[in-house]
Amino acid sequence: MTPAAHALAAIEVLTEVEDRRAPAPQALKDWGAAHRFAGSGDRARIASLVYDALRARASIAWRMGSDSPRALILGALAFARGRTAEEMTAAFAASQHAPAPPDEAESAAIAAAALDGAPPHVLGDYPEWLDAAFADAFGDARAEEGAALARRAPLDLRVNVLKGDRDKALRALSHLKAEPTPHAPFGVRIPLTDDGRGPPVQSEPAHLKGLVEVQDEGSQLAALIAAAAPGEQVVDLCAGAGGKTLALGASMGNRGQLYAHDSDLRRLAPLNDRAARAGLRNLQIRSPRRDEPVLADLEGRADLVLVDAPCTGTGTWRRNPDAKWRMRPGALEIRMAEQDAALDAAAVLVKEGGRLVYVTCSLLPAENEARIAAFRERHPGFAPIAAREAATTIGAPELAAFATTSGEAFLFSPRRSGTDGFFVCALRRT
Ligand SMILES: C[S@@+](CC[C@H](N)C(=O)[O-])C[C@H]1O[C@@H](n2cnc3c(N)ncnc32)[C@H](O)[C@@H]1O
Repeated sequence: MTPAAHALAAIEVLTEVEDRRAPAPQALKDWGAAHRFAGSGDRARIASLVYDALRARASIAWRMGSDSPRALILGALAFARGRTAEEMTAAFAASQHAPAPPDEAESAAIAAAALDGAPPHVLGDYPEWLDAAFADAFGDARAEEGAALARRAPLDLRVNVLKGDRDKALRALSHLKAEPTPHAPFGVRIPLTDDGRGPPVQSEPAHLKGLVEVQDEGSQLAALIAAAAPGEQVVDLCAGAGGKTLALGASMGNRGQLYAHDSDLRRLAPLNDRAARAGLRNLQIRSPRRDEPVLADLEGRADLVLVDAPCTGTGTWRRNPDAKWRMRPGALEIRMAEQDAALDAAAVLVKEGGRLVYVTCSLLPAENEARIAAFRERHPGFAPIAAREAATTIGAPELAAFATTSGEAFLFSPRRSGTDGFFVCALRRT
């Protein structure tokens, strides 16, 4: 398929997303099933263009004066990829399957690229109804934070120190131009192609042998701040597929006991295989069983409980731009109640002097500081560990630069740290 045919296909997919409210991954899958001639490379290019359009949906629509799927895709080609209207006209004319070339008004909009007078939610490409929450979190910097969240995410890997060090991983992945990440000590970053695609790292021998795992640098930092130590009793309460479980296990060096739990059995399913590949030998998976308190024997015994809470995922919009336009206020209320419940379930497991570490991949204060404040009212025996102290404990005092204004938690974000957005608050049970 030609680049022009990719643009035409991207308009078709986006029409499904915009007009029929289909989730983008489903619309892309359906398009692929209906167009069997398209290879995996073509499908990846079409997906990349659809996601570029969704990431910057509001600012593209403002500049183009339209939010039609066609305007959004032409705008993504222009503003995310730097194509001029003339280049598009030439490329579209040379292809049998192509959108109509930009007309006079579209060409003028592309050339002007004007964002004059646009409000913060347009400049920052986030839903207007979240403006107050963004203002609360970032004040005058909210448009810049939003704009950073609207850029493409890098491809980050975590080196599994149970299998080797970062130098070994960098050598194993040198053909992919792997570089160390700026903040996490075991992070490796792989550059993307110009159209935003990453190489299939999961097929690399280094991945198959468990030397590296795909994990955003912000998620690596969250697990690092939890400071799981060899010999400890550690519970990963909301383990999901185990991204952070594996990182906690690596810091424990296979000494002590690590328990992984999740209220949703299906989410835990990949963890066994991932742990085996990672060489993790001190992991017990405590699957949920209807009406059975599967963690009861751990009450008051854990040195550390990690609550990687369910959240709106606003911090991961770079990877999931569809989600930001789908999010509704009701979803936030539901997540907040789940966060409170998970925190309460965690509190009973922590032993005296032990730690509870609360993590979300959200940037909204309602899911972060406000949940911690409400938790402390319900559980006055827990007090935050200052970010400066937490950073020093893990031998990374420079991470204190990402402390929240109160100094009682960390906030990472694409603009602040070049990572996905993560809130991390460590508390000690006194
Ligand atoms: C952000 S995801 C976890 C991601 C995972 N820790 C990782 O790093 O890959 C949140 C998880 O919390 C689980 N969850 C929600 N409420 C829970 C609760 N009260 N107890 C345990 N798990 C819960 C959800 O099923 C979901 O898998």
